[in-house]
Amino acid sequence: MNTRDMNTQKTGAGATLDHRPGDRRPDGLLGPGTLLLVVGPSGAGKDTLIDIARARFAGDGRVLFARRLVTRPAGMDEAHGTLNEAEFEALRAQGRFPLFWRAHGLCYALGPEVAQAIAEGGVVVANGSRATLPEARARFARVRVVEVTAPVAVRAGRLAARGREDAADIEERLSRAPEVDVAPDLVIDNVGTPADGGERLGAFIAAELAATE
Ligand SMILES: Nc1ncnc2c1ncn2[C@@H]1O[C@H](COP(=O)(O)OP(=O)(O)OP(=O)(O)O)[C@@H](O)[C@H]1O
Ligand SMILES: O=P(O)(O)OC[C@H]1O[C@H](OP(=O)(O)O)[C@H](O)[C@@H]1O
Repeated sequence: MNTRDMNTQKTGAGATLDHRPGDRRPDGLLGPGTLLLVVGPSGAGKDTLIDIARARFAGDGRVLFARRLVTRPAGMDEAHGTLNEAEFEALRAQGRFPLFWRAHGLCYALGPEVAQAIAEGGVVVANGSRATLPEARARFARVRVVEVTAPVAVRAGRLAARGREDAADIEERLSRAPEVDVAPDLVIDNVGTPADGGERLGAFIAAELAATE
């Protein structure tokens, strides 16, 4: 299976059971492909920019836009696989997740298809957690970090308009600030149009493809 096929693959909890994480290199790291993590505070616009970049690389089998597994019902504004906490814990204990984290009272994971795409030399783009960057580098051979930012007042307005969380949850999201422990490879101050930010992310992905071919 190439990474384009995996782009459309269903990655709900049941579907992951047939797959094993990709082969590890002698150094124990998942490679040789790139894990490109898009991180930054809630409301900065990570998913928005990822969606724009996804459209640019539609049909490009070298790029997989990871569909996260989250213990949150799938909403209208973000496609992810949904599973409950017991399912999450069972899969985690079986070692099915190449990367997982907890935040906002939720559990998040990347599924085995991510490890497979990396093993095939692909570039995997994923919305990740700032807090999980050290773990990502401990597991993956090549990690690139794109940090998306926006002023807190802008983020507050966006989260309120998005309407996915209530006021208390939004407050928690606005105040959450885990450290980004390395200098990001790219910072996108997402205060222009979504198209502008999406173009910058897309250009970074294209450069990563060129660098790894
Ligand atoms: N450049 C922009 N200009 C105006 N609105 C934007 C821009 N980028 C994103 N938005 C809007 O801001 C809201 C939050 O964006 P998005 O969901 O992409 O953020 P996020 O960083 O993924 O947040 P979270 O971590 O909470 O999922 C969305 O409703 C989106 O439409
Ligand atoms: O604050 P940190 O640890 O960087 O990020 C925590 C997690 O929360 C957000 O996801 P979502 O808004 O719940 O989809 C981020 O995308 C990340 O996965």
